[in-house]
Amino acid sequence: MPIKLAVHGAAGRMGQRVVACAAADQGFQIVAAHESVDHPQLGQDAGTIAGAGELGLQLSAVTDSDAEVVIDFSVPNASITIVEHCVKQGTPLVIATTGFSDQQINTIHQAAETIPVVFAPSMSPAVNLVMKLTEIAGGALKDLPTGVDVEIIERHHRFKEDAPSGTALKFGEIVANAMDKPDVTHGREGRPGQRSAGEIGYHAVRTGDNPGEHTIIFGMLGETIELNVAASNRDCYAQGALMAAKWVLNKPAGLYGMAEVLGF
Ligand SMILES: NC(=O)C1=CN([C@@H]2O[C@H](COP(=O)(O)OP(=O)(O)OC[C@H]3O[C@@H](n4cnc5c(N)ncnc54)[C@H](OP(=O)(O)O)[C@@H]3O)[C@@H](O)[C@H]2O)C=CC1
Ligand SMILES: O=C(O)C1=N[C@H](C(=O)O)C[C@H](O)C1
Repeated sequence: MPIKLAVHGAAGRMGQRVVACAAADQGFQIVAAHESVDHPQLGQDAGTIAGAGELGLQLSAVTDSDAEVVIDFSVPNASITIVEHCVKQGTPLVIATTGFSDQQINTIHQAAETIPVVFAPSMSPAVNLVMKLTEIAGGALKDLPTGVDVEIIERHHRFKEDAPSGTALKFGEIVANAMDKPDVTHGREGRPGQRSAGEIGYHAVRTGDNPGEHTIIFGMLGETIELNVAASNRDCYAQGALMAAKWVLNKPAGLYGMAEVLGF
């Protein structure tokens, strides 16, 4: 039997790709496609909106459905609403939205005491593999006597609302833990003085329609390592989210990441 799936944020850039990829996957049946109560396309066919052909499923505000799992690509406040809905319904949830406040993250952690939740800033298998490589590189370079400077550059489309990206922040967390670098610098201007050893630099570039690129620079005296991972379209995230949805379905309550889904 196909898995009954609800997509939250279904008319957005990512929601449309999830709808299109799930519609093409016999392992899924999309039973709900949600947007905000005042979304201008409510009532229209979710498949048509996604350019995937008519599915006979109207875009709707969040309502009870027979979904077995929910995928969320929306905005933080709306994600919290769907988190609360899933807790009430006992429905497993994949949260791909980024840009949460600490308080909202606490709410997600609490929800995961009741339902299984996959929560990850990048659903891309390649990005999650590069996270592993970053951890290995950071651990290996940690004690280099001449020092290693880490800077993280992320590039995204002009429409992105949060910065740095959730993925860049996760890369930073990995480096901070692996290399004991507690300080953070966002860009530089004026005369900030020499770089300190304990800082991680973040640089958020916003141009055109870039679907997401991350570069982690390990700068040493005399040589440089750069780990780079770039999406050429959004389907790496959509397909990753569908993998997470299949994986989380029969898991016990708990908070999971993509590394667990992918077995990394
Ligand atoms: N983890 C991952 O792999 C990835 C994560 N992301 C993250 O996913 C999120 C969405 O990205 P993207 O699709 O590009 O953004 P979009 O703005 O295109 O999509 C977000 C959608 O959520 C909708 N929305 C807003 N309010 C509500 C609400 N109250 N209830 C339901 N839906 C609502 C928006 O509607 P409206 O247009 O009316 O505001 C919009 O359709 C971002 O946080 C992004 O960083 C993106 C790509 C990959
Ligand atoms: O908004 C996006 O587009 C993306 N957001 C995610 C993030 O903030 O890390 C993941 C991906 O890079 C695309």
